[in-house]
Formats: sequence, structure tokens, C-alpha cells
Amino acid sequence: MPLLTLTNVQVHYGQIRGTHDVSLSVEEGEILALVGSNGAGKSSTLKAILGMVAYPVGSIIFNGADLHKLQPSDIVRLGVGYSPEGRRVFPQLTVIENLRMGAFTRPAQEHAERIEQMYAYFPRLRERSGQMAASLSGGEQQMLAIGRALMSRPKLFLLDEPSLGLAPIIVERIGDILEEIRQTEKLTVILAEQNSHWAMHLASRAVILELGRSIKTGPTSELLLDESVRSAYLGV
Ligand SMILES: Nc1ncnc2c1ncn2[C@@H]1O[C@H](COP(=O)(O)OP(=O)(O)OP(=O)(O)O)[C@@H](O)[C@H]1O
Repeated sequence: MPLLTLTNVQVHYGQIRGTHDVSLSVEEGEILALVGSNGAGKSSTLKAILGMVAYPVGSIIFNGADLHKLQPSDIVRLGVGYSPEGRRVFPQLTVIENLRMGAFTRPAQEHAERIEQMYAYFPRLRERSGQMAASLSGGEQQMLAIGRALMSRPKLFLLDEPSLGLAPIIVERIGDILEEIRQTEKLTVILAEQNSHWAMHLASRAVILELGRSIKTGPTSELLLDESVRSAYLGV
């Protein structure tokens, strides 16, 4: 059984629709790329899973639980972690304080060990532990946003547009670390990205979103050879 299943999800922002019809499933331990151009509905899909936006139509089942109408904090407690587009670290808090904020669902006695684990994945964060998040580089802020989300020990990690504004070498580094964490923690990841090339090389499967609809899904090894995907999303 998949860890997560979305069936015909239609996100509404009042009268505006964020998605029209998104269906997808994610298997435990895989990275699924959610690919599509501006406004395709990637962020709306992640927000629906986390319970941040309304979806009057469709269903979302995570680990056997129906997430409909649950609060985001309850969904985090069930094992979903989220790193939003634009990182949204707390600028006036230090690196270690940001990490602690991510652990609000966990017992306090676990925090120190989990912070150590995050510093092992991201040695840069250890070096900058007492530094204000506002003064970090874009890449370091992205690492902090990922570390903060993983402090809650999620089973499923929703990662929105981590490559935004970062140099290719930093994006590659973040991909390597993500793969290391996936293997070490058997983490399941949904990676929403406009950088389709990078995301589809990191992920084992992908879902293509177009105008709020999931129009194609499959192993990345196949989609990377699909002529329509290559011309629309990979620029080749
Ligand atoms: N808060 C909001 N209020 C009203 N409409 C919204 C809101 N957020 C998103 N939308 C609309 O929902 C649609 C999907 O947007 P969404 O941000 O999910 O796309 P996206 O694929 O993540 O795009 P991008 O890659 O540019 O972030 C768009 O038409 C957008 O204008």
C-alpha cells in the first residue's frame, strides 16, 4: 500500500482553484518529483497534504489516515514534514533556535540528539549554530529549512522548490544530502520543483502537473525519455 494517496484533489482559494484534479501516490522510501511550470499547482498540492488549504473535492490518505479537515499541527504529528517555498527560516533566531522550533511535536529530551544528527548531515549548520538565520547565505538557509523540517522525524517530507535562487553546485550538494538522508532514515520525499532536470534525476518517479491537473506519472527513467516531457520540461 502506498504511504500517501491523493485522489482527484481540487484545492480552492475562495473562488480561485489552486488545482483542478490531482491524483498521485507515493511509495515508502522513494523521492517523487512534482514537476510543472509556474502556477501548475505544485505548492497548492503540498499545502493540501499539510492541511494548509481547503480541498472540498478529493481525498488524501496518509499512512492509512484520512487527512481531510485535520489541522497542520496534527498532520505534522502524524509524520509529515514541510519545507516551504522561499525557505521561511526565522530570520531573527539563530540556527540552533530555528532547529529547535522544528521539534515542537517531539519530547524536549530528544532535541539535542536530533540537532546533532542535523549537524552531521549539514556540517555548515554546526559551524553557524549561534549565527542569526538572516545572515546565512541562500544555500545555508535552504539547508536550515530542511533541517528544521526534519527535526520532527517525519516519515514523509514535502519539499517545495529548494533550488530556487541557488547556484547549481549548491543545488547538487543539497540533492546529495537529501539522498543520504533518504537512505539513512528511509525517508519518503515529495520534491516540488521547477528545476525539472535536477528533480527528475534525483527522484525515482515523477508526476507532471499542468494547469492544476496531474497529466502524467511514471518512473523518471521513462519520463526522461518521453519526447513530450523532454520538450516541455527539460528543454531538449
Ligand atoms: N493564496 C492564494 N490565493 C489565491 N490563489 C492562489 C493562492 N496561491 C496560489 N494560488 C493560485 O493557484 C494556482 C496554483 O498555484 P501554485 O502556487 O500552487 O503553483 P506552483 O506550481 O507551485 O507555481 P510556482 O512554481 O510558480 O510556485 C495559481 O493559479 C495561483 O495563482
